[in-house]
Amino acid sequence: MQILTAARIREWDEYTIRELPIQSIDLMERASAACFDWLMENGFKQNAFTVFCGKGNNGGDGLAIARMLSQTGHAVTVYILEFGAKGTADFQTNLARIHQTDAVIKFISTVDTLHPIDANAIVIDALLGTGLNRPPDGLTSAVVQHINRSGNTVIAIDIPSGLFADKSSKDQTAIEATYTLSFQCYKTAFLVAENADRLGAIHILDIGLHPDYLSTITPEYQFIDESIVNAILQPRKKFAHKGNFGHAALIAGSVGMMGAALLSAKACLRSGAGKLTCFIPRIGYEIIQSRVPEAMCRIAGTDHIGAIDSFEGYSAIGAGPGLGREDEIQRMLQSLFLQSNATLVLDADALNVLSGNKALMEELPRRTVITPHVKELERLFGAVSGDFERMEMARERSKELGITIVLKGAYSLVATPGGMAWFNSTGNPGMATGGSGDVLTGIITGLAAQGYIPEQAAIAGVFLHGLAGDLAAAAISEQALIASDITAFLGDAFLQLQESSTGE
Ligand SMILES: NC(=O)C1=CN([C@@H]2O[C@H](COP(=O)(O)OP(=O)(O)OC[C@H]3O[C@@H](n4cnc5c(N)ncnc54)[C@H](O)[C@@H]3O)[C@@H](O)[C@H]2O)[C@@H](O)CC1
Ligand SMILES: Nc1ncnc2c1ncn2[C@@H]1O[C@H](COP(=O)(O)OP(=O)(O)O)[C@@H](O)[C@H]1O
Ligand SMILES: [K+]
Repeated sequence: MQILTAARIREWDEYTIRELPIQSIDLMERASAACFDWLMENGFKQNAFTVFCGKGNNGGDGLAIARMLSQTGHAVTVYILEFGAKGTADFQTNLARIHQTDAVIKFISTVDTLHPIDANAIVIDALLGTGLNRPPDGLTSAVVQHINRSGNTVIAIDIPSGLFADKSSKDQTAIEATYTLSFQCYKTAFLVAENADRLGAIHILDIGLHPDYLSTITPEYQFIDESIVNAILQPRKKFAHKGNFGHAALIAGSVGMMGAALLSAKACLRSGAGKLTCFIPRIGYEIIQSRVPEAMCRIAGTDHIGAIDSFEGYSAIGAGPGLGREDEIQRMLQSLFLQSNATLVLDADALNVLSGNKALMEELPRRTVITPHVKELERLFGAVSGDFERMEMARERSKELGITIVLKGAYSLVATPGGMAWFNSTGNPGMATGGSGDVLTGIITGLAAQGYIPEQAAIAGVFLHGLAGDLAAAAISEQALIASDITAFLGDAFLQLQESSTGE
């Protein structure tokens, strides 16, 4: 599934009209028919509808949908918001066409012409689409608020009116939809927490835009899906031995936080690493030796990690879970950056230590993956005004520092030094529970240890982590899910991936 900007979507639209070829009015008819079919197939067959239209092509879609509804016996009232302008050519064509149906058509030209919405009607929001070029104000804003206050089910066409497709719409008046029926692809606006209350359930409808267009562009954002992860993960060879799958190390745990080390260690092993050594303080020795017998242990420090004499011999080193922030840890990280050639995966306290010593950041090796959540990212790189700026910041810093940044959240974003940004498509709110991040550190470290380059390990890691979380939630509910369940379902996640690649 693609994630495109409003400008790219416009280009795709034009490409389709030129290359298919198809008239733009017929493309609008297809898009509207896809919405009409969705309504008929998803429980709205018996309803009356109130359709709000602007005078752009989004409004044109609204008029075409209203016509299809009226022609199939639905009671339809259409409100057209008067912007003063004539409306696009396709809007006008559809205005002429709807006059031949029984739909009631009314114009809204002042706030006084706003009438109460029939409580039983389903509201179709076709006021503004991806052509929004400024926040709604005046009458437009009043109509949006009027719809939001109605309490009716609202179905937004393409995008809730008032939302920008690819930049922040924070604090702006926008439709609060129950459903969003969007054309062909995701918009970045659908993937950020700040828009969560406006989008409702999102359904992407195929309107048959020309597939060849996609090979002519490099999209700014991509979704991580099964095919992308299957292209990364390699099968294990028949005569393989443990030396083929790398030696991972984890530097984790302190008094009261040995659980974080345990969670990372188990996830690392379950991700396929050949061997694992855990650097832990003495306090955690029995815990790790008895709970993860597959891992080797090296003691460094008493209550928390102290100096480590050698980082030699590891293909990937994960550091951070439950580490603490003592000065010795800062010195240990400094020597890790200077001495090790391994891929580094830094999380939690390793990031907090970095935030407290920005000079250390300059020494970050390029083969590093950092996995901050929203707060950790801001501590590292500074405060931002919202989700879009934060994503931009992750992309910029990734390019500048030459490292892979995993910005964790509902749709984790993997920003790579080459400028690409990947949204993860797996995961669920059940994973918002202590320790989930430690499991992710273990998975990415385990994959990197096997030789996957940092950005591949990060992309495959977030996907597997979310997929295992989804399988766990399906088995035991989101509520009951705890971090160790993600590791418990990693095996099923690998199996599901394998099945999807062999088409079984
Ligand atoms: N791209 C596609 O694949 C297709 C797109 N179609 C529809 O076309 C839409 C885009 O159409 P348009 O580009 O005409 O854009 P819109 O329908 O979003 O309307 C843009 C018009 O509204 C004005 N406007 C922008 N912001 C405003 C504001 N805050 N207050 C008042 N007026 C404002 C603009 O000046 C412009 O005249 C899509 O969202 C979709 O619904 C479909 O018809 C067919 C296929
Ligand atoms: N609502 C959600 N949907 C999908 N994934 C989520 C959600 N909430 C959290 N996660 C995932 O769970 C992990 C939480 O990591 P983190 O915040 O570091 O937790 P902790 O510090 O407790 O280990 C991240 O990988 C994140 O993407
Ligand atoms: K809309």
